[in-house]
Amino acid sequence: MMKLQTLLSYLHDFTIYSGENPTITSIEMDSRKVTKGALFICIKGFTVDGHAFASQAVANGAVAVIAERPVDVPVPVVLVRDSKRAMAVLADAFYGQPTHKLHLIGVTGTNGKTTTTHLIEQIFRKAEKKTGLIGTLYTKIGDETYDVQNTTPESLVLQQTFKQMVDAGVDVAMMEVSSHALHMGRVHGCDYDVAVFTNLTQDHLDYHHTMEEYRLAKGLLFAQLGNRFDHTRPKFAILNNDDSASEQYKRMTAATIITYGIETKSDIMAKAIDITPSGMVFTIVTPTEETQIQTKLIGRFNVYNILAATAACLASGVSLSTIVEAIGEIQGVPGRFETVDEGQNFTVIVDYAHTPDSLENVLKTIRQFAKRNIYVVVGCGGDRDRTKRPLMAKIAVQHADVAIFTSDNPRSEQPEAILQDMEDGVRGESYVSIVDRKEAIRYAIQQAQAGDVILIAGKGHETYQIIGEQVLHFDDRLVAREAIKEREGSC
Ligand SMILES: CC(=O)N[C@H]1[C@@H](OP(=O)(O)OP(=O)(O)OC[C@H]2O[C@@H](n3ccc(=O)[nH]c3=O)[C@H](O)[C@@H]2O)O[C@H](CO)[C@@H](O)[C@@H]1O[C@H](C)C(=O)N[C@@H](C)C(=O)N[C@H](CCC(=O)O)C(=O)O
Ligand SMILES: Nc1ncnc2c1ncn2[C@@H]1O[C@H](COP(=O)(O)OP(=O)(O)OP(=O)(O)O)[C@@H](O)[C@H]1O
Ligand SMILES: N[C@H](CCC[C@H](N)C(=O)O)C(=O)O
Ligand SMILES: [Mg+2]
Repeated sequence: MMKLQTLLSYLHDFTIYSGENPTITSIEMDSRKVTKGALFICIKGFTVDGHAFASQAVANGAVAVIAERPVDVPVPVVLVRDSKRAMAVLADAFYGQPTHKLHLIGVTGTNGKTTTTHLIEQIFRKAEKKTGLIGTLYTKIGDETYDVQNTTPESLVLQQTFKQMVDAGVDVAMMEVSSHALHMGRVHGCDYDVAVFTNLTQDHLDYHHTMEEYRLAKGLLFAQLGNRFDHTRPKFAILNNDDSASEQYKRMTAATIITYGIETKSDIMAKAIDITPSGMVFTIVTPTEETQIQTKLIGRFNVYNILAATAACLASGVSLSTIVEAIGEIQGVPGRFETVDEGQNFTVIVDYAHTPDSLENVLKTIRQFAKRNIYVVVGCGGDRDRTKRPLMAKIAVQHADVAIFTSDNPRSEQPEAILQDMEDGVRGESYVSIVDRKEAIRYAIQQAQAGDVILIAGKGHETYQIIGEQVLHFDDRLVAREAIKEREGSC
C-alpha cells in the first residue's frame, strides 16, 4: 500500500499533480483485474488501447488512473508522456525496488537463453543459494513453478515476481531477456548485476524489421547496465567473442567485460572438445585455472551455453569447482534435445529449434553421431517472422536425409500458406509435406529403420498447438511416444 503522491514522486517527470491523494492498494494494466483501491495504467497495446478501458477500471474500483491523454473518469487522472515507461518506474517503486535486493542476471540472445539460465540456476543451487528464474518455460521460485505468458513479462508482472522472490528469501535471480522486452521497455527498472549475451542470428524480423534493429535491441541490455563504477557492486557484461555483435556491445556498456569463446581468444575458453552421443567432455580455461568438464548436454552450441553460464557464475563469485560439479549433474532442459525412449531401435529427439541457426546446429550435432538416416519433422510458426521459413526448409533438406514439413503453431495463418513459404526455399528438392503435425510425426516414426534418428523440431516443451483462435493440447513428446507404441504394437 502506498499513497498516490508518494508513488508519483518516483516518476521525476514533468507531471504536475496536486489533486486527491488516495491510498493505492495495487497497480493494474488490465481493467478486468482491477479491484478496489487500484491504480489503473492505460497502455496502448498492439491490439487495443487501454485508454478505452479506464471507465471500466474505475467501475471495478480503481481510485486513480495513469494515462497518456485525458480520459473522462471521476477519479484523479495523472498524465504522463509514456505510460509503459511510467509503469516500469511505478511498479519498481510499488514493490519496494526488489531488484536492488537480488543478485540479478539477465541473459539475452537469439538462441540459448532458456538453456543458459537453467545452467546458471543449477550452478547457484549447487552453491547453496536460493534461486529464482524467469523465462520461456515458467517462473520458478526455489522448486515452485508458475505459468507464464511471455518469455520476459511486462514490468508490472516482473516487479511483482521479484517482490515474491525477495519475500521467499531468494538470493540470486536469473532471467531471459527477450529483444521484444528490451525494445518495449519491459525491463526498465531491473537492476542487473550481470548481463549475458549468447548469440545473434536471424529471428523476429516481423517485429524488428532488420538485423541491425534486432542487434541494437539486444544491445540495450548492456547499455542499461548503468554508467557508474561502484566497487561494492560491480556490474559485468558477459560477451560471446565468437559472435561479431559482441564488438558493438563492448562499446555500448560501461560494465566490466568478460568474454568467452571457442575460436577467438577470450577470458573463458573451451578446448579439446569431445562430443559423443551421450555427452561431452572438454577443457575449460579461465585466466587463472584450467580444468576438465563433463556434461550430458550435447552439441557445440551447448559448449557456448556452458561457457556463458560459467562466466556469469565466476563473475558472481562462484568457484570453478562448484561450476564443474553442477554442470556434471545437469540432466537436460525440458524440450531441448529431449529424447523419447520407449525402447525402440531408432532415436527420437524433441527440440525447440525454431530458427535457421538452431535448426542447423541441432542437425549438424545429430549428424556427428547418427549411424543411419536423419529424419526431421519441422514447421514454422504463424504470425511470426516469415522470412525464416524458406531458410529453415533449406536447412532441413540440406542437413537431414528425409525432410518432413508440417505445421508448428499456425495461429491466424492458413497452415498450407506457411508450408508454401517453406517450400519456396526448396523447389525441385526432395521433401514431404504433411499439414497435420500428429500425422507428420507418425509418418516419420512409421518410416524409421533401426539406427535412424528422428528430430522433431520447433515446439520442444510446448504442450499446445495454436490453430486459429484455438489452443489445442499438443505435446510432441507424447505424440511421438504414442506413435512408437502404435508401431511396436503393429509389428
Ligand atoms: C506483441 C506483444 O508483445 N504483445 C504483448 C502485449 O499485448 P497487446 O499489446 O496485444 O495488448 P492489448 O491486448 O492490445 O491490450 C492493451 C492494454 O489494454 C488492456 N486491456 C485490454 C482488454 C480489456 O478488456 N481491458 C484492458 O485493460 C490490456 O491489459 C493492456 O494493458 O502485452 C501483453 C501483456 O503484457 C503481452 O502478453 C503480449 O505478448 C504477446 C502474447 C506476444 O506474443 N508477444 C511476443 C511477440 C513476445 O513478446 N515475445 C517475446 C519472446 C521472444 C523470444 O522468445 O525471443 C517475449 O518476451 O515473450
Ligand atoms: N547457444 C546456442 N546457439 C545456437 N542454438 C542453440 C543454442 N542453445 C540452444 N540452441 C538451440 O536453440 C533451441 C532453443 O534453445 P533455448 O530454448 O535455450 O533458446 P532461447 O533463446 O531461450 O529461445 P526462445 O527465444 O525461443 O525462448 C534449442 O532447442 C537448440 O536447438
Ligand atoms: N519465442 C518464440 C517461440 C517460437 C516457438 C514456435 N513454436 C512458434 O510458435 O513459432 C517466438 O516468439 O518466436
Ligand atoms: Mg527461451
